[in-house]
Formats: sequence, structure tokens, C-alpha cells
Amino acid sequence: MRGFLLPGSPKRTMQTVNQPTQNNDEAPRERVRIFDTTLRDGEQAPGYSMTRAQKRRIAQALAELGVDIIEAGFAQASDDDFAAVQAIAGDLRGPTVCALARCQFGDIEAAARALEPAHHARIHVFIATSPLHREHKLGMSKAQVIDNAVAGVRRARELCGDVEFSAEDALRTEPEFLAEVLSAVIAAGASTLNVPDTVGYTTPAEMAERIAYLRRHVQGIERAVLSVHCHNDLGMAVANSLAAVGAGARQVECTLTGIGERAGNAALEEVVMALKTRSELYRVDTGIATQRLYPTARLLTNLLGMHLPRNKAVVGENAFAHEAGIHQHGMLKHRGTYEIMRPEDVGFARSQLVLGKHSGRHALRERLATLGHEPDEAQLDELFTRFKTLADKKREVFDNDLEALALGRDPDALGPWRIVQLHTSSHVGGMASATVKLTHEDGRQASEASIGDGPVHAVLRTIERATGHALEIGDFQIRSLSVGGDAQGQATLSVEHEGREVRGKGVSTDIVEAAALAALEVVNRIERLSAPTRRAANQS
Ligand SMILES: CC(=O)SCCNC(=O)CCNC(=O)[C@H](O)C(C)(C)COP(=O)(O)OP(=O)(O)OC[C@H]1O[C@@H](n2cnc3c(N)ncnc32)[C@H](O)[C@@H]1OP(=O)(O)O
Ligand SMILES: CC(C)C(=O)C(=O)O
Ligand SMILES: [Mg+2]
Repeated sequence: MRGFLLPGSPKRTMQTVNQPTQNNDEAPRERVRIFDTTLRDGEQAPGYSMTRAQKRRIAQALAELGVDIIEAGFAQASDDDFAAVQAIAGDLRGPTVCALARCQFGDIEAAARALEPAHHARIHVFIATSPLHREHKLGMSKAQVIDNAVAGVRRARELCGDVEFSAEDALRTEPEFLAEVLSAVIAAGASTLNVPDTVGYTTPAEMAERIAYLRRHVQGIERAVLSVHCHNDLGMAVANSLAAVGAGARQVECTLTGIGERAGNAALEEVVMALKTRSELYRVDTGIATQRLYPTARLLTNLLGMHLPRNKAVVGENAFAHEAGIHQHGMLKHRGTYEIMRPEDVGFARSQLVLGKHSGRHALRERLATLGHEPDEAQLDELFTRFKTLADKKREVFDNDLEALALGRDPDALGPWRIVQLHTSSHVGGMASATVKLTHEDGRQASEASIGDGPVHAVLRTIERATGHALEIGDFQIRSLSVGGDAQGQATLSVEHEGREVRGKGVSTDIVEAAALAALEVVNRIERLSAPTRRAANQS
């Protein structure tokens, strides 16, 4: 992990910053249920299909996160989706496990069968209510939609005590008709009424108005929980969900990192942290263990092989990282100047002050001090000039670079090791092998060969053997810097060495070569860092 821990007690600081202006902490808060549909609506989007084993692992993590309801799948969709719902229902004790079904008895009965092992089960039946869907998709009149909805809910209630009903495309449905459908399904036994903005069409003001309208006009609404399910086609899924909560909705349907149909669903972590951070406005609680948000999001993205944008709210790599000098100066004085949440509260270890070309002297001095260097003003000025020149070239300046600067060495120096030859071969279903020939600036040559689980693994092992440095890898990432057949791949590698982090970067059109260059940069940094110690040892 790059960056550094800011001084002072974070808890005390942030409490001061986020002092709610008109908060009456004595007043009882209502609970908003978090209904997670990562495994159903999230999975429905192209590219996010999951295996049964992956779904079980994510369901377990969602349970640990503290979600109230997990929509595990659509049992009628396929044998594997059925089996996934069934397995998750058997695995979990805490949260309610839910399965989606059309208003068709076959779907509802499949959902009930799959949910049999569940401690707490919910069948979620839906039918579209908007004119567009009624006329063009279902070919049903208003009366037929109501009949199907009521029959579906009744059948579900015969099989399960907890039934949710969704009026698909509710926000483009005539409000009076929507209220009529919802009144009918409450009478038929639904205890949760979901109001989906299926195509992400609504706005926060409109959503608040619709929820308020339903609270006034749906008969029996006091016996049911009103829920929202917002899509993000216009980027307003979270804002619309919050507006619904503000107007009285007490269940929010959402997905981790916002994956879902088209532009996705409301992102769970954003909804939860908005409710928590602005609790003086919403005055509700969720049962989410917010410290698990980042690890759970990481698990999902790793399992799906997805890449989150660095600026993703709450769980993105930059969510608590600061590079600009003015911000870093503010952060060093008081974290609240540029952070509205505590990184620890969402599962990050700490805030990061990343040193780059936008950084200033305050952050440079602070970082040098934590590395054991305390330059006077004139030395700092000189180091600062050299730091800016380096930052212009490198974009991000690591601790190793700063130490080299402080010790008067050239942080850009290559070597001592260089690659002379690199050869790898691999085939599907078998081991990979690598052969590497290296030269050292002291004249040594080293040639080694190794096998590994893949070509990158084989290359890293070969470099370890050739240079004699065991690399304890903390983090390894490969990302594409451009697109097309000749795209450049960038490998970044971070290694634990004698209690500190050493990082290396390699860029090539061949990702195996990029990984080799990154590993060699780490080895070279380790050797350059230990050079004075070695010299001193040789002299004594
Ligand atoms: C907004 C949402 O996210 S809704 C959930 C969407 N999720 C999915 O569709 C994923 C799972 N779906 C599937 O695996 C398949 O679509 C199945 C197995 C459910 C159905 O497959 P098929 O029988 O081949 O039907 P297909 O998907 O092509 O068409 C949908 C049918 O369901 C009907 N239908 C759609 N919604 C509903 C509903 N809520 N209640 C009753 N019938 C419905 C449609 O009118 C159409 O009927 P038709 O076959 O008589 O014309
Ligand atoms: C099935 C319903 C809840 C849905 O996903 C939607 O309308 O977006
Ligand atoms: Mg949806």
C-alpha cells in the first residue's frame, strides 16, 4: 500500500468535522433494509455471469457484510441458477435468501423448491405495469396485469411466508394504476412492495413524489415495507434511492459496486455510506458492517475479473488518495478538510498522500521525515526541485525514489541487473517454463530456467533464482495502457523487503516481459538501497 498514515486520532478528528448540525441522537432511528441483488440483477448484465461456487463465496461475503436480504438468482432461469439458489439457501443462516419469479406458477414453484433449505426465505414475484410493457411486451390489459399479479402473489404465499412484489417499470406507470396494483397485491399477501425504476428514467424529485403518493394512496400500505430498486441509465440510481428513503421507503435494492443491467443498479456501498455520512438528513440506520465494504467489493471485482475505475466512489483506489499539494497540506493539518468519510470505516487501511507532480513541500517534508530524513529548508528546496523533475517524468514517485533523492543518488538509474534474453513457453492445461539471461554491472552473468503455473509465475521464479532475491509479493497487477493489438501492458509489482514495501513497474507490448521488467526493477531497487550497507560492511 502506497502513501502514509496521517497523524492524530482519526476518530476525534472526523467527529469534529462531521458534527451533524441538527442531530438529535436520542431520537429513535428507523431501519432501512439492504436488499442485495448482485447475484441476480448484477449477474444479469453481460460479462458478469458467475459460477455456482463464485456465487456461494460472494453470498457468504454479503452475509458477513450484514445485508438483510440476498437475492440469490432466478431459479427458473437454468439448472445451475436453481442449484446456486439452493446452495446459498442451505449455506446461510443470517440473511433472508430470495429468488425471483415471474407471475407464472412454474417460476414461483421453482423458486420455492430452490429455497427449501433456507432459514429465512422470500419469493419475489414481479410483473410489468407500465403502458409500454403492458401493450408491447406482455400484450395484457390493466385488468389482466392485476389478475396475474394477484394470482402470482397468492401462489407464492401458499409456498412461502415472505413474499415481495415488484411492479416492473413502476416509474413509467400511471400513479393511480400503480397504487391499484400495489393495493391488490397487499390484499393477496405481499409484505414488501418494490417500486423499480427499471430503466433509470426518473429523477430524485419525481421519485420522492411517487413514494409519497403511494404512501397516501395504497390501501394497507401500513402493513407492508416500501422498497425501491433503481437503475443507473442517467447516473441517478443512488440519488433516486436516497430520495425514496427520504420519502419513506424502508428497503433499498442495490448491488455491490453497482453492477447490473445496462448502466447498472444503485451501488450498495454508495447508498450505505450516504445514509451513514449524512445521517443527520436521513435519520435511518442500516445493518451494514461498513468496514467490510472495501474487502467485499475487492472480492467481487477479483472473482469477476473486473476493473473498477480509480475514482469509483467509496471503494475506488483513489477514494482516499490525495496527490495535490494544497489538498495534502490541508490533510496534514486536519483530515476533515478533504475527506468526508474515514477510510477505516469502509475498510481501507488509511488515507494516502501520493507524491506526484501536483504535490507540494509540506507533503514532501512529511514523507521524508517518516523515511528518516529531516532536511533543512535549503536542502528541502533543492530536493523539492529534483522531486518535481522526477515526478514530471514518472507520474508517481515512490518511497524508494525519495530515498534515492535524499541519499543523493539518481532514482532513475538503471541496473545493476539488466535482461539480456527472455524466453517463455506455455500451453493450455500444462505448466509454463521460462529461461532468463541477466547481466550485472559488476560483470556477473546469470542464466536460469524455471517452471511455473503460468508464464508470469515462471519468469518471476527465474528472476528470483538468477538474482538470489526471494520476492515476497504483496501486490501484482497488469493493466492495459492502450487498446488494439499493439496495446502496451503495464505490470506493477510490490514486494515486502525487510519490513518495507518496494515497488517496480514494467511496460511492454508483451505482458510477460512487462512483468519481468517490473520484477527486475524491484530487485534493482533492493540492491541499490542496500548498497551503502554493503559498502560499510566491506570497509569494516
Ligand atoms: C427487469 C428485470 O430484471 S426482469 C428479470 C429479467 N431476468 C431474466 O430474464 C433472466 C432469466 N430469464 C430466463 O432465463 C428466461 O427469460 C426464462 C427462462 C425466464 C423464460 O424464457 P422463455 O420462456 O424462453 O421466454 P422469454 O424470456 O423469451 O420471454 C419472456 C416471456 O415471459 C413473459 N413475461 C415476462 N415477464 C413476465 C412476468 N413478470 N410475469 C409473467 N410473464 C412474464 C413474456 O410475456 C414472455 O412470454 P411469452 O413466452 O408467452 O411470449
Ligand atoms: C425484477 C425487477 C425488480 C427489476 O430488476 C427491475 O425492474 O429492474
Ligand atoms: Mg432491475
